[in-house]
Amino acid sequence: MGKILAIANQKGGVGKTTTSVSLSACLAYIGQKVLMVDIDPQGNATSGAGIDKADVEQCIYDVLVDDVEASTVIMETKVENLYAIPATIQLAGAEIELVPTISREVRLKRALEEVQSQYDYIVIDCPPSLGLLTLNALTAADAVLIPVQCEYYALEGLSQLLNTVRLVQKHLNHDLKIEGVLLTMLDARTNLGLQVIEEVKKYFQDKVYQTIIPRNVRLSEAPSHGEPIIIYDPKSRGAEVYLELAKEVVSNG
Ligand SMILES: Nc1ncnc2c1ncn2[C@@H]1O[C@H](COP(=O)(O)OP(=O)(O)OP(=O)(O)O)[C@@H](O)[C@H]1O
Ligand SMILES: [Mg+2]
Repeated sequence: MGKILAIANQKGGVGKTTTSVSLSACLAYIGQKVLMVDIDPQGNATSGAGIDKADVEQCIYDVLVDDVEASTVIMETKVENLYAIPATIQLAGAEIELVPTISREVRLKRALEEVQSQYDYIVIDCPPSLGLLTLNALTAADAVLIPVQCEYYALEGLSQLLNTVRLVQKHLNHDLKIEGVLLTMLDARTNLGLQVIEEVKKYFQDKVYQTIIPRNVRLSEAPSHGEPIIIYDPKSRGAEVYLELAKEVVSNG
């Protein structure tokens, strides 16, 4: 059974999508079969994986709201072994449309159960909120990976996220684990970045990944070329560190 990882943090711009796309592609690169699921109406992970939204006929919206089978919306990507369920702006309506429906928090879980055995990893890119879409991801997931940006106020909002994780554990998904906290966008030239690392490690201890993602301009360029970093510039520092992270994720089991 594939392991389902939700990449979540309700704070915007902390590196969720960059991590979802880069980690998924690097896991695929080292031989894992990966399904990346975009549940953010912004659809950034979809385009980051090289999928042109104009080519998307059905997306995760149809799965969540209209009970379309997940297997029929899965698309291939440029990366061997990497498949994706895309999101388009249509998904923006789901948060409200799902409210009056039965089992509204378990829709993604049910949909993924049908394809889970065909993949080694399923990586879900969450939107920057703790709404129904993120709840669906946390309910479907075996574990949550929390990207934390190495900047001032890094820990702000994390208690709210951890509280949501606890509520999901209590009511919707007893087995949900915190896979790890990933420090992102480190500028090692500043003391601030190093202070944040200390602070986050003090708080999360051994839950913090050894791999720390530095700021790397190639990582910020890759999405506009529709290529995950491992294809866009495999020799870049960005590709190296996400490859390290992929190996760390696999070795953590
Ligand atoms: N390690 C990095 N080095 C340089 N730029 C980065 C890095 N990680 C992310 N970025 C850039 O920072 C911005 C925010 O990253 P990203 O989109 O991954 O965050 P997010 O948490 O998914 O945002 P949102 O909350 O809007 O979904 C993007 O422009 C991205 O290209
Ligand atoms: Mg994002």
